[in-house]
Amino acid sequence: MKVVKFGGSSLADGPQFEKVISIMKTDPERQVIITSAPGKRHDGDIKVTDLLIKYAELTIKHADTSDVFNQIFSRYQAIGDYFNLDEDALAPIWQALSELPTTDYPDDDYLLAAFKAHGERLNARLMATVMTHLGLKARFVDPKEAGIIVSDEPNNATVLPETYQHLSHVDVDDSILVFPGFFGFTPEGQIATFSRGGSDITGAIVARGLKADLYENFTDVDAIYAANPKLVAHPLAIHRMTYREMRELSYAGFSVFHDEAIIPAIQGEIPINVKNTNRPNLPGTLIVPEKDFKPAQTITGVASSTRFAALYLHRYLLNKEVGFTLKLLQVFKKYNVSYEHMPSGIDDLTVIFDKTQFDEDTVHNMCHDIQEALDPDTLEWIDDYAIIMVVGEGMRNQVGVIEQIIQPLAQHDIGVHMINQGASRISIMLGTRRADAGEAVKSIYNAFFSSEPA
Ligand SMILES: Nc1ncnc2c1ncn2[C@@H]1O[C@H](COP(=O)(O)OP(=O)(O)O)[C@@H](O)[C@H]1O
Ligand SMILES: N[C@@H](CC(=O)OP(=O)(O)O)C(=O)O
Repeated sequence: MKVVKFGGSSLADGPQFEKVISIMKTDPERQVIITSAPGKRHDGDIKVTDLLIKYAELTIKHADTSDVFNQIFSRYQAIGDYFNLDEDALAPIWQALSELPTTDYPDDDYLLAAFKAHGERLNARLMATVMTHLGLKARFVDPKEAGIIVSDEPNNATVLPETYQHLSHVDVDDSILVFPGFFGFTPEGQIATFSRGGSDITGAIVARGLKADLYENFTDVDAIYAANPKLVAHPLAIHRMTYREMRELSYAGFSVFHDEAIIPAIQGEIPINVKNTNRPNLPGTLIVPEKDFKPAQTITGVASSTRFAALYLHRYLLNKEVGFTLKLLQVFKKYNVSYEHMPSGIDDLTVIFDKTQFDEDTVHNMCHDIQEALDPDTLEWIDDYAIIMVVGEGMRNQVGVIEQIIQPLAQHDIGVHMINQGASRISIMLGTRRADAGEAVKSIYNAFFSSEPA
């Protein structure tokens, strides 16, 4: 049995719905579909999730929501019209959208989560309705009914383990089961969403819970490429890669697949096949356990992300001071921030953060507390920070890889602030200025792929 997730670009309008239904029909093993909310139909379009965020914000401000309400409803209506659904079929969508502002929520964060989740919830309902209208046996499955239970972090939830027990009781009969992606319910019964792009996570959870043989993830590119196609023209497609390669690359910028979605797939040992909705006969990229993989080349991919910031601390004899890092971590705890990496030297330490968790005041106050608690000679907050991640199972047993990475950067006059190699030795992380990130990816990509076969 296959669990099949379609991204927002694959469900953006009626013609895309038609392609998706045809993909589901061509393989009887495709028994479960996970839907995203309608995405962008063209450059400059707005995703329904972003419209719902606006709807939530206007509701919180008690401002007029009629324009945005109509924009959202018209996205679903256009899909219904494409399949000649009658008005009654769209009425539940209109009603659910209308009821969002008058429902009770514990606070505004939960309000936002519930609004956002309806992008996928209503799209899954619509998909089940369209499939039934076309004569297929299909059934909408709400995460509440299926028992997808998540932590009580309304807009950044993680799945709780009891979910898998609940999913094992879902009856996979001869109907196509249509699950909405992106959200679950807290133990208290509130809607909470995963982080943005999180429908991939639902797909992986459902694939693990239902013990699928394959998790197919359909998007708008032919494969996962060795570099982001927006940075490198015509990059090579990756035919096969490991879970941990994918996790590192998606963490560092390959937005095509959510990094947290790898974890349920690893736990259930379910291979993932990323494919193109617009060219479904192409093989796409297969993501597999390490035991099923033999590296054919040194690196598999190179990614970059600009969502980071760094804190640089310098003080002589840091290496001799007991408790320095402990004091630092206590300040982080006080401000409820997590850190990503902490490379250090004898007299200095850099801490790299995901900066999406900060506002300006937190940065200011936290740095002030660190200065007081640790009295460093230098304390510098580096907002202009990007991470470049070079990843490949093939790097493990090779010497000279670092030189091959650094040389093209030096040739392009790109300064490297930090180098960090994970213990698994399948990735090397570099810190650069944000403006250099794109050029760094291009030059590393060219150094490895212009001479190596795909
Ligand atoms: N290395 C990569 N390979 C393929 N696509 C990538 C890569 N890095 C970033 N992307 C981007 O990811 C996009 C697909 O992800 P996303 O927009 O989340 O799709 P969906 O709407 O299907 O969820 C592609 O259109 C591409 O621009
Ligand atoms: N619709 C949600 C979740 C998601 O996964 O979307 P997409 O499949 O379009 O990346 C978002 O925009 O974040």
